[in-house]
Amino acid sequence: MDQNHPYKKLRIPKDAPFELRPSPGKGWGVFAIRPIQRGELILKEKPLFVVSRGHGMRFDYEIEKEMSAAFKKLSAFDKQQYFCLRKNGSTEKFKRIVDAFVENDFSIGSGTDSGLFLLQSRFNHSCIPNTKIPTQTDGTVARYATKDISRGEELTFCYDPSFKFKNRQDRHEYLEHSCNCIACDISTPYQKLSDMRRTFMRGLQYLTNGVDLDCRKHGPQEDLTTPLFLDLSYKRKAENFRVRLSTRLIAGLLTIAMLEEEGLLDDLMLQRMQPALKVAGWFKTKSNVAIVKRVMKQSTWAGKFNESLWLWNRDDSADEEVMVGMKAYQAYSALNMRV
Ligand SMILES: C[S@@+](CC[C@H](N)C(=O)[O-])C[C@H]1O[C@@H](n2cnc3c(N)ncnc32)[C@H](O)[C@@H]1O
Repeated sequence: MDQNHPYKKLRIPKDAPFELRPSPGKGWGVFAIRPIQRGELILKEKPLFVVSRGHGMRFDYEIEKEMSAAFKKLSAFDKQQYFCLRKNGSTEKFKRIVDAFVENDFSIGSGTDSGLFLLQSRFNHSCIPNTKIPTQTDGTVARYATKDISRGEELTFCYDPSFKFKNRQDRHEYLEHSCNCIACDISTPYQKLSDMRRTFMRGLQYLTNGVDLDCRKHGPQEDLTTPLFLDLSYKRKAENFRVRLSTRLIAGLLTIAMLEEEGLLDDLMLQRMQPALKVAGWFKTKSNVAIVKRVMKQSTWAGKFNESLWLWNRDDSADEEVMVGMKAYQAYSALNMRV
């Protein structure tokens, strides 16, 4: 019966390392048909058509009009492909063309355009995924393996990058469907540990950036309901950029070590964490520089973090310069965001 499902008619590249089939509890999903190596390109796809979202300034009816016009220009074959789309893999068709678009689009370019991707949108969500889509500038969406994947394993990705620093409850408030990955399955001790790690990492991000994930400072209410700091004096220091270099490096290394422990440290993640590592080159006090050298020589992230604890509570002669620089950078970024 699955052989007659409309998804079986979707055109898949000949050399693709995956197939589409039902994924219990999730509709249909994408599964590896051979071992896939970490870093391997899994699928590079062009959009069927693109609609401009114009910085979110456009009305829905304008987008709908543009979408219908783009759809009409498709070849008969592409229209047929589009009509294969089903509500979460069921046999139920979408009632309106625009609904299928909204459920299966990806933002592309600088984020102001949305493209309809027939295959990329078949991948289900996991909070501990095994694939990722780095930012593309050529209008396509390319997906890479972030882990070694075995034959038969489901290929997943995380629907929201901020999830890595959110606990289960916060993730599930956002998700419109369930998720049963090991970070969400409350029947395992792993889940509790995962929540602890992600909440801790969120606090470390606040300490480093002076703001929460949504770029806002927490008010007194959030300090009570979503406490990220036990000692609010640290929070105030973070918000005023009065955080020592030593604290910044320790926080960065601890975050990377915990991301690794959580199964989220891939090459792209490490690239994103580069600012935290850059800090290592900013120390000026001789004795600190010697410790940092030792830290960076350690072969594991946990080892680097352990060694960095020798820096705990130590001032550095570059502290003041860095604090002023960070404050100016934050003010500059905020100004640019407003423009
Ligand atoms: C873009 S589709 C993904 C492919 C979809 N499963 C299908 O059959 O076409 C997104 C939808 O898949 C389902 N889904 C994705 N990840 C899931 C998960 N981890 N658990 C349960 N449902 C999931 C949800 O219904 C979600 O709205």
